Order: sequence, then structure tokens, then C-alpha cells
Amino acid sequence: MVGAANGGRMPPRQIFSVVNGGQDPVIRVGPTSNAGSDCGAIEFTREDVESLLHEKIRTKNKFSLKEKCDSMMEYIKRLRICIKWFQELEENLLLEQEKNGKMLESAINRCNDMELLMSEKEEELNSVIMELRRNYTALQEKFAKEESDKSAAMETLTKEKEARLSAERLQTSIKEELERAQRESKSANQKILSLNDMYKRLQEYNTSLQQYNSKLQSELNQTNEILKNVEKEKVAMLENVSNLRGHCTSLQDQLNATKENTNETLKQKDELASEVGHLRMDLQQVRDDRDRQLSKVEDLSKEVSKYKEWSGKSSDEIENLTSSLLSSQAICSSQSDQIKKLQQKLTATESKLEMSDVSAFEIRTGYEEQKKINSDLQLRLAEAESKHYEGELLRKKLHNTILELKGNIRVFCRVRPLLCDDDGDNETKTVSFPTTTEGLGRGVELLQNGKKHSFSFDNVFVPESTQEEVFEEVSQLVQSALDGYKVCIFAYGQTGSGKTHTMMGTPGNHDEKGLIPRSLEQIFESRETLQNQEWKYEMQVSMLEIYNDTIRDLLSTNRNCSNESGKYAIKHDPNGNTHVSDLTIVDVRSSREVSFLLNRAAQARSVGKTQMNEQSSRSHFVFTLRISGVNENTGQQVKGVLNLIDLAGSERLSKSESTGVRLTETQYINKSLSCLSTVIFALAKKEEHVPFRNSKLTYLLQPCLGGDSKTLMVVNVSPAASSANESLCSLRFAARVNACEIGTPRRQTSFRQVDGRLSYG
Ligand SMILES: Nc1ncnc2c1ncn2[C@@H]1O[C@H](COP(=O)(O)OP(=O)(O)OP(=O)(O)O)[C@@H](O)[C@H]1O
Repeated sequence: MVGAANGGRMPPRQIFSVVNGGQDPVIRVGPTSNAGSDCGAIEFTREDVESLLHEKIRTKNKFSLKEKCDSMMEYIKRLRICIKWFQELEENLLLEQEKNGKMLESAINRCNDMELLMSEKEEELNSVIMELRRNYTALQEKFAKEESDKSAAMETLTKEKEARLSAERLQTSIKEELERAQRESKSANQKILSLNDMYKRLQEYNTSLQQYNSKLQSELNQTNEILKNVEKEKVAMLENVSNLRGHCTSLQDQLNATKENTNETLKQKDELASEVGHLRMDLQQVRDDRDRQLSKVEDLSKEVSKYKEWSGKSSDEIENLTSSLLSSQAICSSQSDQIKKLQQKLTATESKLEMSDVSAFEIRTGYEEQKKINSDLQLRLAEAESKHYEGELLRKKLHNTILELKGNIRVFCRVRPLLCDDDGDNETKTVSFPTTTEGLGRGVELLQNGKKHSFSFDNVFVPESTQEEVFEEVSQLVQSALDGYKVCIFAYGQTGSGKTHTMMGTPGNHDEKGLIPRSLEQIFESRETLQNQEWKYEMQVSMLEIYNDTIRDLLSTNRNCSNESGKYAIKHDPNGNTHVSDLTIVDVRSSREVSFLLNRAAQARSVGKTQMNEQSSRSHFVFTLRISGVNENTGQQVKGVLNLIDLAGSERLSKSESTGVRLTETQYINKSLSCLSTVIFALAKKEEHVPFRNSKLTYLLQPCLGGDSKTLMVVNVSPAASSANESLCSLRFAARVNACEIGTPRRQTSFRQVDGRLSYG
């Protein structure tokens, strides 16, 4: 094509360039093409030409022109040969080009023809290709369709195979099942018969249970009614008894005054009687004197008459005799006066004596009357007291019946007042108390994140409730420890919610005493009263704390060796009694002694300042009073236990911001409280395994929680808005505990020799 464009010829410059820069590195000129030329068979390669062109002419003598001219000539000669070779080559190339041009032309023609032919053929082929493509696409579509059909068919086949296999398996299992079902059907038929039988019996049992239940319900209602009446009667009786006691005391006072009066009167009477005796003696003496004087006068008169008879006697003698007679008469008359006076005195004294006899008689009759009234009153008092005792017994029985019906765990809720330390939004009321008939005193409502949560417990104490009011509701439970029951009262709640306040109260403030001191006072008072019924009690106290899951003896004088291994090991015996080895147990005789021990324990207890509470209890405090009683009349023996527990408060690590020791304490507290809830829920669900051993607290309280004791949980709640989440958690936990039926309280009483050992539960 290039050749055609240049008319088949190339200029010599171009040929030279071909020699210099052509693709072929060597241009060889054949011998035929050089025939007859000067260069003969000389061949030039590209390198030759290039070296020739770049050759520098060198002479031996730089300044010899001849030599330079010769070498130039030589060089020109070589150049000429080269040029000639080029020219020949060019001619040959031109010839060849011409030839090639012709050939090219014919080839182009042929090519054009061929192109025409080819285009025709191409068109033909294109149409064929198009046809083929169409066919191909159709075939591809068909193929794809066939493929998809095939895969679908394969899938269906595999599915069918699987279905067949499963159907076969199903068939065999159905066969087996059928056989089994036939067997079962037979046994089921038998079972149906027996179940029908049982169903009938169960229906009968159910109806009897329903009847029994309704009877129990009505009995419970009646019992509640009776209990209320008994309570009312008790109050009236107590009032009556106190009135009678008042009356009796005033009568006793009167009686004493009368006795004193009588004694005084008797004394006066004795004095008067002795005076009368003296007077009588005086009178007698005076009478004797008078008689003597009278006989003297008589003698003298006789003598006077004798002397008168003698008339011969001297007148002096007569005068003497007359004067002595006169003096005797004067003495006589003065003595008569004296006698008269004495008689008057005697009559006055006798009338006085008579009067005093009358008043003594009156006093004696008054005294007798008073005595009678007093003995009447004593009888009435004894009657009232025996009625009161009977009422008390009935009330206890009813109280125990209610507990038996309800289960041994009861829950009270106490909401403490808002304190100035409480942070957060305290304008909106977080805790409220329903005023409906059924909710009053038993319901509590908590507002959290705008949602109201309602709870109901056995008793709910509002922030204004006093320590005394709280104790009043607990006193019956405390009392049953003296009757031989195991009693456990524990305070649960968030840190700073008022547990220690409820259990211990404010030290030094008499009105703010908590449940523990009040319970002890009541127990010791009742002990005094029961002594009249011949009951003799012995009491022992122990106090411990569980700090970081380690028991510490709060009454030990040597608290440093609490970590000795094997010390304070908890053991339960088969009777449900618990012992803590090496724990200090102190015999106590008065509530004053216990108060002293309580103060000692409070000082030894682990308390620390936290973000949430200035005086936060960092441990669980367990106070135990073991009571052992015997009735000397009947020989009956009782063994009661009173456990009063102030738990450490739960707290959120994020909120308490505890670090170091406080953080460790908080972690232990939270862990043991969560163990407590796990145990309670396991008991509630009646699970086979109850994880009592997961913490020292739950293991120690095992008999109280899972056994036959009377247990009361006081859930303490803070009304602060910032504590709403924690309060909700505590109330939810308490509600679940309230719904638990854990066991039935059992009284520990016997007529045998009491086991000397005492225990927690
Ligand atoms: N009913 C109440 N009336 C008046 N003040 C109360 C009442 N309850 C609690 N408080 C006061 O609230 C504060 C915290 O109470 P307390 O120490 O009893 O809480 P706590 O639940 O025992 O806390 P922690 O678990 O941290 O030991 C105390 O200052 C206490 O006096």
C-alpha cells in the first residue's frame, strides 16, 4: 500500500536512512546485484556504514596535510564505494519496488476482488451468523430452560428421594408409633378408666377441699372477727383491770388509813384503859383512905363518947381529942371531895372509854366492810385477770392460726421521713399511701419515671409513724418467743433507708428506742408477770456481725483473733438448732444488762461514712436472745429464740462511688443480699436445692428462713426521688417475699428435761 502511494520508487536519502535506521540491521547485497560495479562483492552492514560515517580521520602527524589529504582521499574513496553500493542497492530496490508495485497492484486488484467477494461472503456469512446467533440464542434459551427444568427436576427428584426416605422413615416410625400408640392406647384406656375413677374421686376431693377451704375461709373470717372482738374485749378488760387496780389501790390506801386509825384508836383505848385502871386504883386507894379515916373517925367518936362518959378526965385531953377529931373530919371531908372529884373523873373517863369503844367498834365494822369489799375486789381482779389470761391464750392461738394459714413469713413496710440530706427533686411526691378501705395501712405507691407502682403488705408505716407504733404491731411476735417459738425479725432496704433507726433507734433518746430495746423491755416485763403463773425463765444473749462474709463476735473481749481458722463455724443439728462455735454467750437477768451489752456491741460494730449515709452499717448485725422457760406447777418447758437482725444496706456501686475498703465492703454486702433473695425465691418455688450455703448470712439464718420459725421482714424505704430506683427494687423484693409461703411456725415445748444447749433457731 505504501509502495502504491509513492509510485513504487524511493528517493536515495530514504534508502540511506533505511541503511542507517531500518529494521534490518544488516543489508546485504547479493553478488548478482554488484556485478560490474567498482565495489564488486563488497557488502556493507549498518554498523559498517555508521562507523564509516562517524569515522574520524587520524593522521600520524597532525600537521602533515599530505597525510591528512591521503587519508581523506582514502576515506572519500571508501565513501564513494559505499555511495555506489547504495546507489546500486537503490536501483535494485527501485526495480524491486516497481516489480513489487505491479505485484501489489495486481494483488490489490485481487484483493479488491477478494474484498468484494469477501464482503459478499461476509454479508452472506453475517446473515448466516445472524441466523446462527438467533438460533444460538434460541438454543441457549432453550438450553437454559432445559437446564432450569433439569435442575428443577433434579431438585424435585432429590426432594422426592428425601421425601421418600423421610416418608419411609416416617412410615417406620409411624408403624413403631402406631404399635406404641396401640400399646399406649391400651394402657391409656386402662389409665382413662383409672383416671376417670380418680377424676371422680378428685372431684369429690376437690368439692370437699372447696368446702373445707370455704369453711377455712369462713373460719378465718370468724377467727378474724373473734380476734377483733377479743382484741376489743382485751382492751376493755385491760381498762377494767386497770380501773379495778386503781380502785383496789385506793381501797388498799383507805384500808391502810383505816388500819392506822384503828391502831391509833386502840392505842388511845389502851391508854384510856390504863388511865381508867390508874384512876380506879387511885379511887380504890382514896376509898381505902376514906374507909380508914372513917374507921378512924368512928374510933375517935367512940373514944369521944368514952371520954364524955369519963367526964372526970381533963379538958385538955378532951380538946386534943376534939381537935384531932375535927382534923380527921376535915381530912375526911377533903377526901370525900377528892373521891367525888375522882368519881367525876372516872365517870368522864368511863364515858370517854365508852365513846372510844363505840368508835373502835365503828372503825372495826368499817374495817371489816372494807376488808370484805377488798376481798370482793381481789376476787373480781383475779377473775378479770384469769379472763384476760384466757383471752390472751385465745389471742395467741388465733394469732398462730392466722400465721399457720398465711405462712410463717410476714412483711411490713416502713417509709422514713424526708431528710434534709436527701438530694434530687423532692418537690414531687415519690411515695404515697392509698386511702381506700382495703389499701389503708396496707398499701404503698411508688412513682418512678412517671409510672406508678402499687404494693400491698401486711402493714405499711407512713413517715409519721412513731417507733412505738411500729413496735405495737411487732409486740405479739416478740411475745411468742416466750411461748417457745423461734422468732426472726430483720430489716431490709437500701442504705440510709432507716434500718438501724427501726431496729436500734437513736441512742440516748428514750422515745426513739428501736425494736430491739423495746422487745427486750417487753420480754423482761412479761417474765415478771409470768412469774405469777409459776413460769421461770433463763435468758442468754449473743451478738455477732457478718463483715465481708466473715463472722465477728461483738461481745468478745478479744476481738483480734476473729480470723483464726475454724472459729465461728456455723452448725445445724437435726432438730433445727444452730450453733456458732466459740461465740460469746452471756446470761442476762434484766433489760438493763442487755442494754449495756447492746451498747458494747454497737461500739464494736463496723460502721463507716459513705456517700449515702453518714453512719452506714457495713455489716449484718445479728442479735440473738435464747429463752428457756419452765413452769414449776405443770412441769411444762419451752425453748424460744428471738433473732433481731439489722442487715447492711444494699447500694449501687455507681451511686455510692465507693473505692478501696468501702468498695470491697459494698461488693460483699450486695453479694450476700443477692444470696438472701436467691434463697427466698428458691424456697418460694419449693425448689429441691436451696442454696443456703452460698453466704454466711443465709447459712446462719437457714432455720429462720426455711424452717418452722415466725419471720418478719421490715422493708425500709426512702421517700427521696433520687432513691426511687432502689426503693422500687426493695419493694419488688418485699412483694415477692410477701407472696412466699415458706413454712409453718412450730412451738418448741416439752415436758422432759430441756436440752441445756441453746441455739439460734
Ligand atoms: N423513721 C425515721 N424518722 C426519723 N429519722 C429517720 C427515720 N428513719 C431513718 N432516719 C434517719 O435517716 C438516717 C439513716 O438511717 P439509718 O442509719 O437507720 O439507715 P440504714 O438503712 O441503717 O443505713 P445503712 O444501711 O447505711 O446502715 C439516720 O440519720 C436516721 O436517723
